[in-house]
Amino acid sequence: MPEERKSYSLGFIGAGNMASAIMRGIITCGIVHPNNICAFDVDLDKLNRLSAELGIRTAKDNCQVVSNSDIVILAVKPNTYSKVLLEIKDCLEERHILISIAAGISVDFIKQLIGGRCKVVRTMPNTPALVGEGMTALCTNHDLSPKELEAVKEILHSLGKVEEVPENLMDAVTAVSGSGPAYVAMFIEAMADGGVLAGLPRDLAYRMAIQTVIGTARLLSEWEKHPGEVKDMVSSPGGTTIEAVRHLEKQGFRGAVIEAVNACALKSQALGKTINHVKDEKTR
Ligand SMILES: NC(=O)C1=CN([C@@H]2O[C@H](COP(=O)(O)OP(=O)(O)OC[C@H]3O[C@@H](n4cnc5c(N)ncnc54)[C@H](O)[C@@H]3O)[C@@H](O)[C@H]2O)C=CC1
Ligand SMILES: O=C(O)[C@@H]1CCC=N1
Repeated sequence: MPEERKSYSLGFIGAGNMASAIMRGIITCGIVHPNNICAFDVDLDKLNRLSAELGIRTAKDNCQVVSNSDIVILAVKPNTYSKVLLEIKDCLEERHILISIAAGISVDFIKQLIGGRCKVVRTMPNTPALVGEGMTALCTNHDLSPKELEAVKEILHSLGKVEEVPENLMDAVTAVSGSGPAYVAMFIEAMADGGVLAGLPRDLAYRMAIQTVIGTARLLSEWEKHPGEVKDMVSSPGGTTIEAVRHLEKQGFRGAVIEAVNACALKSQALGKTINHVKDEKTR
């Protein structure tokens, strides 16, 4: 772990799957000491288990998370955002930076609910943050001073790679990298099932499928190869691979993935609209 640790304190509202992935990533990388991480979750058993495991501090409620922190990560489900934002609104001060990780929720929506009391950054992380291989998108946001932006980026970089994108791309980002680990895991599971069908023991099939995905991803990333080029490199004329490729094409593999990613982006868009609509109804 690096010797020098940052002095800012980090708060988590919600200690579920994504929050714990981010906490573990940050703690493993050593960028923030567990003593400087504070969290609250309505599921107290979950909160206390995580605190015991990671050594993070717990708060008695969401407002205490805010008062104990410089940077607050709002890690509840999108449909809980309004409730939590209204709850913490009066505890927020100008010094705070609120990081949203929710699918579909816009910066404007958050700012309206908290009456612009602090700075807001919209991000879309993903679960490989757990092992420092995350992909986080960060909305370009002119609210933050260069120093504040640097602090936020430093935290996100500790989870893996970071890309700055305009906010109108966040639904598409959610569909590719935010939700993507689920599709990749399904692909690995299916590939291993195929291996089992062909006679491999289950655990060996998983190890081989996983390493094949890791290796291919590294090859694409480090050699900056086009995916089609790698497919062509593997496909010997009249060989085994092209036979499999033929079947994948016949079963609509690429079309299915394209449609799935597009459906996910539309869902993220719709989620934002529904939540905005609910909020509009409430404030009428
Ligand atoms: N799971 C993932 O891979 C990713 C999730 N996200 C986003 O992260 C957010 C959280 O998603 P997950 O971690 O998957 O959900 P989750 O259900 O695992 O975690 C949400 C947590 O919020 C807690 N909670 C509910 N109401 C609360 C309240 N009023 N105050 C404090 N805590 C409360 C729940 O008890 C739960 O532990 C969502 O907005 C989602 O869009 C973003 C990227 C990837
Ligand atoms: O499924 C979801 O809604 C969240 C957003 C991105 C990944 N998981």
